[in-house]
Amino acid sequence: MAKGTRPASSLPQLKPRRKESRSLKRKREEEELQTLEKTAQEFDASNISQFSELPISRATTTGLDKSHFKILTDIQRKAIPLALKGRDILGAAKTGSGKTLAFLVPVLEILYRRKWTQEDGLGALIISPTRELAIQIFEVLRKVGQRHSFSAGLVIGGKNLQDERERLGRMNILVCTPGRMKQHLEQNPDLDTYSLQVLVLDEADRILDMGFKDAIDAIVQGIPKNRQTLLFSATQTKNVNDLARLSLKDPEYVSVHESASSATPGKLQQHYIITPLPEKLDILWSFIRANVKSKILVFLSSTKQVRFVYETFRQMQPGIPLLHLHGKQKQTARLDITANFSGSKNSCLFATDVVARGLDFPAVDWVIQVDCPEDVDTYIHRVGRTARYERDGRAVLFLCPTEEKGMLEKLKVKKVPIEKINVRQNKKQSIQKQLQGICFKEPEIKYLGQKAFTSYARSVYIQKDKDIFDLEKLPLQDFATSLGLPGAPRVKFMKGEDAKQRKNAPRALLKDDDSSDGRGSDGEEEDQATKKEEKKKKEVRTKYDRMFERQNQNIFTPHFTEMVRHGDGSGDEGKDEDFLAVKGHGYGSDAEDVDGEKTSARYIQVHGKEPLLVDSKRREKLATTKKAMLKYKGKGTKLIFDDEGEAHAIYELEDEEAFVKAGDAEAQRGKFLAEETKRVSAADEEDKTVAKEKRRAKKERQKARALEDIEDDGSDFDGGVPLVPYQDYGEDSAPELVEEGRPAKKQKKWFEDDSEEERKKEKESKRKRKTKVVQMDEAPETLEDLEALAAGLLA
Ligand SMILES: Nc1ncnc2c1ncn2[C@@H]1O[C@H](COP(=O)(O)OP(=O)(O)OP(=O)(O)O)[C@@H](O)[C@H]1O
Repeated sequence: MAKGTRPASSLPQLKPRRKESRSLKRKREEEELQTLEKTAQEFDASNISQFSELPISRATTTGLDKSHFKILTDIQRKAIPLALKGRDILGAAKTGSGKTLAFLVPVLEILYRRKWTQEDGLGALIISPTRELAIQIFEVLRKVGQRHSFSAGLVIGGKNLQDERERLGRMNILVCTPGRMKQHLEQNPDLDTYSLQVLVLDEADRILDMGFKDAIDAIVQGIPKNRQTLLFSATQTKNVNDLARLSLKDPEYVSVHESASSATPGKLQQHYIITPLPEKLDILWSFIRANVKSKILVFLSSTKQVRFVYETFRQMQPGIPLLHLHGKQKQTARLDITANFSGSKNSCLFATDVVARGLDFPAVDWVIQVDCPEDVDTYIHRVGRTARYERDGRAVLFLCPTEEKGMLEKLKVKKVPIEKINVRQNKKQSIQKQLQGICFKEPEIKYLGQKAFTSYARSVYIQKDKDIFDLEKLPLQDFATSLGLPGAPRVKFMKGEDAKQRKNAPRALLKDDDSSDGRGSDGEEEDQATKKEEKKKKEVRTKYDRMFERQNQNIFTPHFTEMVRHGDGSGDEGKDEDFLAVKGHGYGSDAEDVDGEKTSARYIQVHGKEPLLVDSKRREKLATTKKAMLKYKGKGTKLIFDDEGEAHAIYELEDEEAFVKAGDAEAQRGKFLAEETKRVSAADEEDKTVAKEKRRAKKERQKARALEDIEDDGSDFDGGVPLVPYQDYGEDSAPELVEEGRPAKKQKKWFEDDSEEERKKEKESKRKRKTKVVQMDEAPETLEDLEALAAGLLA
């Protein structure tokens, strides 16, 4: 016996031992999960203060620990245990109080306890109103979920739909924006939502308002009713209709700050100043100049205003880095700016409400609201970008004299403590002359100023709360002058506009640029790439198109001119029964080309089609091949056969008398269309159900096969357990597959053929696929990095 070779007699003893250890391990894990479930159900959260005291998996505890989360915040202490018991939750807590973890921890745990694997498909859907917030949630998920092996993806638009589509089928957790998710649900057959376990709405009140209604209704329609639903916001909705739309089951209202004296963070100092509209920019400029060592976030009501203030202030060099962010920027730019502002110590970011909710910029000193927010909820979210998680922060609201009374009353009702301060007049600088100079020198800036003016006027006009927003009382002429404009531009107002609907409207739907100026379209942007492509395609014209479109058709022979005029040029339509007729003689062969030279070109005439120019035998041959002919054959006519075997067209002309009797033609047309639409959507529904069933069956087969494969594997590695069980891997090492301690392999054959080798390789790669844990050494910096992660597993 060769050295090191195991005696054959020992093999039969090994096998049962391996089996035993595998099944024992599985049993132990099963027991652990059951204990976890039981403890969660019976858990009393009243005296806990740390994450480690929660009945959660070691994978989650380690993820939290590695992300330096140890002590629970109030909302986390109250909401997580309830969510772990399987309850639907309406979570309300002040801005910056840690709501993100309050839903992410339950999401990970619910899937963990249900042994969720890639084969199980989509298990959790987290919806956010903006892309930036979705990215932020995804990053937190990536950190705290680093020891789990779920796959997670971002669905936020700004990328080709097809690219996203291919990845979605493989995801267990999706963080998405509503519009894009709706698009995928409608168009992506690979996206299965039938087994979804948890639905999360962050900034729930915003997502449930009218602007996102269609998208949310479509999403909710496509997911199972018996899922768990978690809704979170600093300004939570208790609107019964909204909750009914989501079919919540006996939801638990978890409001940790409801009895608090203020709706805003305790360490936030809030002030307002009264300023005439034309002085706003002077005050803003003076404020920034006086605080160049601070981190300032400035809210304006529209994209155009943000751009105008950013472009002009930049030229005037206030001595602090300036940034600007709005929903019309490219996604990569938005990501860069967000990262830039987050990382800076002192800078000033001009932004629309696209950053008002949820974004966790570290250490913002000041939030300045130059334009009055549309409602108190928006105010609360805007100021909530500072004074986050036990930090200090200050906020200043600029109010025009006409806005003061209405806004202050509303703030008081919602328990927002705010104090009036005055501007030191000796510190105030007027920048009107400088702005005039810039507008005079640079027509683009003047144009932007006009747009900023228009969009501000519109944004006031479309507000519903007329106690606060009254355009008539605003000194618009002076406002225009204060922007450096020679006069107030004329503004067209559209009646019946809903501010919120416009705000959320996908960019593609806001047709003209002007009309999208108001507080608009910062929510989401639809991917316009496809549209552009379609337009481009339409624009592609061949040289024949150009030839036929020439103005001066007389440069062709009279025969040709005649042909163009009569459509097919043959003049003997009907007589000529041939499908293809070569018109070599009479015209073409001696046709004059543009330069007046004789050519040997001829036109071949396909019956009923435009003539083709044929200038060589080869081309003629090509033009008459079977394949080429196919394109002239048309699509054929669909016939249906009756019981007698008679063929009928699908739609046949009705008997005229019966038609007249049936009444008004337009009404009949409407009725017919309605019936057909109903029939087609019923058929569509049926097709979708069948396809879904097929996919579900396929997935189940795949899952069963995967389990069988692992049973057959003959190794101790328990890939059959869907989640990589947590082991103590040391400080920074990722939980790579545990190869060590693996029992001896099957006895080697005397020889191994190629197929044996290949089989092994395949098994190995299968095993790796099943237990893949992607590790990223560095934090993702770009959207591409994030998406690369999304394609893999949480790491
Ligand atoms: N338990 C915790 N320990 C330490 N820091 C925490 C804890 N929970 C959350 N944080 C930190 O507090 C900050 C705010 O958290 P988060 O963004 O979840 O707040 P939020 O309640 O969702 O705010 P908003 O209402 O503005 O969306 C983040 O920087 C987060 O890292």
